[in-house]
Amino acid sequence: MDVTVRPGPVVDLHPSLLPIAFLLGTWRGEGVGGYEGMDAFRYGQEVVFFSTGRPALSYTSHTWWIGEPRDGRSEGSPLATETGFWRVQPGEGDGPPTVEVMLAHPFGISEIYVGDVVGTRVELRSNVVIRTATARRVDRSQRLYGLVEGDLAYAIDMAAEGKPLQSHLSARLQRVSAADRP
Ligand code: HEM
Repeated sequence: MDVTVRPGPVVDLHPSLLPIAFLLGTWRGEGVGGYEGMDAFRYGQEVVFFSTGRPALSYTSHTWWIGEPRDGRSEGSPLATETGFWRVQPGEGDGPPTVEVMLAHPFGISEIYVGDVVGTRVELRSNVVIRTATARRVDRSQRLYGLVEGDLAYAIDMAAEGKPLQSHLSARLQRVSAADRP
């Protein structure tokens, strides 16, 4: 079969995304997780931020178990994935730009965050969660992302299963590719 490969779209970074251009690329590293009543665990993660030329960065995250086997999981067993879009709006007055993040999770939950970007730090404080009747009860989360010595570091707190807002995850990822498309 003959296949004609036509040129793809021109992919420039939309200028509105300049405040979060430091996120672009593929990042890989390790994190630690835990929660009230849960033993701490370690995980590996790959995160990709890429431009489609439209005014939102596309985002994907994959994680996997690392360390001693537990609860049927061993090194490399798949853990959570999430996917979404990050966009930027001008801040009010002299305020910092606003970041809006839409995320979908494969376990019956979608969420939207709104926050600020200050330099190379994104603080996602305001969040709404919607969930199906069968999803675990997650009420609220907040996230902080930032560059630390060239690495992408983040911390995620959540209020779930009736428990107060507390740390669930934190990680430090190294940039493995600067490409703005995977
Ligand atoms: C880096 C991504 C993530 C990893 C590696 C991860 C990993 C884990 C692990 C290993 C557990 C232990 C229980 C189980 O095996 O299911 C867990 C529990 C849980 N996770 Fe995550 N998770 C991630 C992201 C998230 C996100 C984004 C949410 C919410 C939107 C979430 C909500 C929960 C909830 C509600 C529990 C149960 C807590 C409880 O029973 O008290 N997780 N997670």
